[in-house]
Amino acid sequence: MLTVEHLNVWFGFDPDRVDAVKDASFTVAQGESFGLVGESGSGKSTILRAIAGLIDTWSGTIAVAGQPLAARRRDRAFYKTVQMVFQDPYASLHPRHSVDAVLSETLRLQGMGDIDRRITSLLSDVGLGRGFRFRYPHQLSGGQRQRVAIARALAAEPRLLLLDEPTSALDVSVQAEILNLLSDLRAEHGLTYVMVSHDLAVVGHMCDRLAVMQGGRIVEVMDVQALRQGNARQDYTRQLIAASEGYARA
Ligand SMILES: Nc1ncnc2c1ncn2[C@@H]1O[C@H](COP(=O)(O)OP(=O)(O)OP(=O)(O)O)[C@@H](O)[C@H]1O
Repeated sequence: MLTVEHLNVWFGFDPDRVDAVKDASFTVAQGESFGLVGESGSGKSTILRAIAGLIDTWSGTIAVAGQPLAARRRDRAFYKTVQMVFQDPYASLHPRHSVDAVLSETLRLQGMGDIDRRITSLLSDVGLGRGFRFRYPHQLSGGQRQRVAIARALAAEPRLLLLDEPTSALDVSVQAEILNLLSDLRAEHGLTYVMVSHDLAVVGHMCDRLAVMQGGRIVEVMDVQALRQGNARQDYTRQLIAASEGYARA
């Protein structure tokens, strides 16, 4: 579903150039959930943003469903296949657009008909009743806003969802609800996920395989079984696992 080969992503020009991603390669199979983990600044979000067409300065190959992507911005057909959910639902929803406006605009942009029925079904998919349709972001909790952001991503009926820390801006009490919703949606809609998280427990729960990043490089690709058993090949991954266990115990 997704192939990334020798991906380099940079920002700025010499002498201030930042090489945020260096020679990253991984593949994600149809229906798989793939995690990107690593400490802050390791390049996780930059990989997602490059795939989503939000960054132009990259080299290497990114192919979605067998189609290599050009460096420039993506077309509408691309966003029918690939959608992104951002970390912060407060920032990603326009404060003066109702849920209805957000969803109907997205559906129209995608050339979808039957908008009324689709909005009802999208709201039900993300566990929001019809009563939420005409609410504005300030009338929603953080978790409800993220549900709206997920509904907006699903409106295009994508096959690949790019999830950038989708629960880290939320209260701990609602994080699990949103993660469970995402797991259910993947199963129901046969979606493929690439999910960035700094939280190994979240990736352990949500993903089949993961790539560990350090300083812009992928240092290890492993399956989640190996993560759970602490079976890492690289020292850096072992340190990351030990640090997250220390954190979980604290
Ligand atoms: N728009 C930008 N301009 C310049 N540098 C950037 C930009 N975006 C990211 N960077 C740099 O690229 C590197 C990777 O950042 P990135 O956000 O991908 O890391 P991350 O692993 O997702 O970290 P975090 O978990 O903190 O978001 C960092 O050094 C960051 O400062």
